[in-house]
Amino acid sequence: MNSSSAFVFVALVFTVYFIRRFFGSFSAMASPETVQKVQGYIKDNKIFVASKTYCPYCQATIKLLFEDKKLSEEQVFLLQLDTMKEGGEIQDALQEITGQRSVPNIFIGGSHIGGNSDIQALESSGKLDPLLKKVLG
Ligand SMILES: N[C@@H](CCC(=O)N[C@@H](CS)C(=O)NCC(=O)O)C(=O)O
Repeated sequence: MNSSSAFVFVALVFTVYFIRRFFGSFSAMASPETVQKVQGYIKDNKIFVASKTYCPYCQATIKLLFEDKKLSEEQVFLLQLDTMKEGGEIQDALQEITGQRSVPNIFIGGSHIGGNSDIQALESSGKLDPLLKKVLG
């Protein structure tokens, strides 16, 4: 490889790197309106769960809250992001707000709990019931 083709190769690698960086971060950015809307979901609902219908971790969280804890749809605001046109943007907003992109993304009493493993850990340690009682009364 002579020096000019080496230069072209390096320039190409940098161009691809910057295009990927720019479009990668651009696609993961939610609009300020969506971020505000999601902050409203967190603040205005005692329990908010962002889920996807096909996700087994989400199903485990849903079972825990609705079947084991016998909570109702009035008590848990559940969004199935994969069934919503704006689901991707809501997921981007959740990532911006919490640093967590995966679902389920769970909030109780306006506080970020985390994912399914986090809520199951609260249950195993006996901390979930008092938290639900405090938030739901
Ligand atoms: N450790 C996480 C695992 C959650 C997880 O891996 N969720 C998958 C869906 S089943 C996910 O969010 N994948 C990325 C996506 O759907 O954008 C938890 O316990 O919640």
